[in-house]
Amino acid sequence: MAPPPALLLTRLMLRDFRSYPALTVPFRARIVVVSGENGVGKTNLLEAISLLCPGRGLRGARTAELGRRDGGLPLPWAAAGRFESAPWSSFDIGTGTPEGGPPERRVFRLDGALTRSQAELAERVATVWLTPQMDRLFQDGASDRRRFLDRLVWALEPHHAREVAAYENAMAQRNRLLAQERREGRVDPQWLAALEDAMARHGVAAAAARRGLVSRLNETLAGGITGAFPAARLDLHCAVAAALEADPALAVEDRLRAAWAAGRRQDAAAGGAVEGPHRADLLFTHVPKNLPAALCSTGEQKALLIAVVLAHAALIAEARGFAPLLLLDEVAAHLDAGRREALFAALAALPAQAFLTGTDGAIFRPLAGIAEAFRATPGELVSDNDLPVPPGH
Ligand SMILES: Nc1ncnc2c1ncn2[C@@H]1O[C@H](COP(=O)(O)OP(=O)(O)OP(=O)(O)O)[C@@H](O)[C@H]1O
Repeated sequence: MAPPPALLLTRLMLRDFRSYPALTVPFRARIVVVSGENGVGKTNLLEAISLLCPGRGLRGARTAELGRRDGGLPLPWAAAGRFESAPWSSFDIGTGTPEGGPPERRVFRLDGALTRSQAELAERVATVWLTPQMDRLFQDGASDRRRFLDRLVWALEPHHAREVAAYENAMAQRNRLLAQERREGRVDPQWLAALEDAMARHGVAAAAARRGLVSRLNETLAGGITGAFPAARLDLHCAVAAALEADPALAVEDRLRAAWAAGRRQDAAAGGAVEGPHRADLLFTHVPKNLPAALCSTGEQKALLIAVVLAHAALIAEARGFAPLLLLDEVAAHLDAGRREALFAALAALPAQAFLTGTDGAIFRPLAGIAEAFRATPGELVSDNDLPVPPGH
């Protein structure tokens, strides 16, 4: 089967976005390297690209934080990209805060026309990213890994966010009712049962989606997507997901309802539901060493994360019919020369367009002839001749 075409960002325009007063930059290659000192705006650039797709962007920042501050309040900002998903099809996506509108409101334009349909945009553009903030994933608590997993699921199944939110909302209401029952002696048991019913339906749907994605990621990882990277394996630790291996969803929902109904006193004493999909954790294993990621070195952990992100990009490409943009912030710095070479080889082989940043431009030299290079200086991006610009793709 032919690989899916890459989504290509061929031009980016920014106005008053974070550290950029005004920027217009064409991209002519499938691998783009941006180097520069700390604080010159490399991550800001990747963040702007991530915001051209629906969602909160690579830093999860609030819209009002994104406008450039020039000694006062944040200015209205805009980001726009020209994309090609095939040589004959190009389109423009713009986003930002409307002039004179509230600073927390973000709008999207598709080919110049305002659009409210995030689904319409999601059919055309997608990004996956890896940032230094994600390095803490293996040390942080299970809730961060759950959020990481949910973001990956959401990219493939947009309704997943609603299932997780509905589950958490019902659980929070049940927790409040149980606390009230403990204080006052009695609350309406039917109300509790209705909340437990909602928790069971949405919780099982969320656990099933998480389980489905973990198994598809593992298949892709086992298929050798990551070339010379250490093979990674993911394990979802979740009793509900495990129960779904053996029984149909309706039977698992019934058991959960019964368990929560029987466990109200225990949950009230614990301050919340002791069991449920909200306790799920995602564990990463370094397969050649058979070691949990938390015990691996920083560089090994980085390589595991890269492997998972590339596998995720491959799944998105399969589902959507185009390969998403890869935004890789400071990923090469932690890798030794061998793993860096493996990363560059994997990127050269993938159909996706990749944007790589780093403080040391020299580490990207092996990409000469393949990548287009830029140097970031405050508010600007200049072509960097150290890496020869490749001929147009
Ligand atoms: N809303 C804003 N208005 C003006 N400047 C901003 C705003 N938000 C961030 N900045 C500036 O952007 C710069 C940070 O940019 P960025 O995080 O992209 O740096 P970087 O090049 O990735 O650095 P590092 O190598 O340290 O990761 C900082 O100097 C910060 O002051």
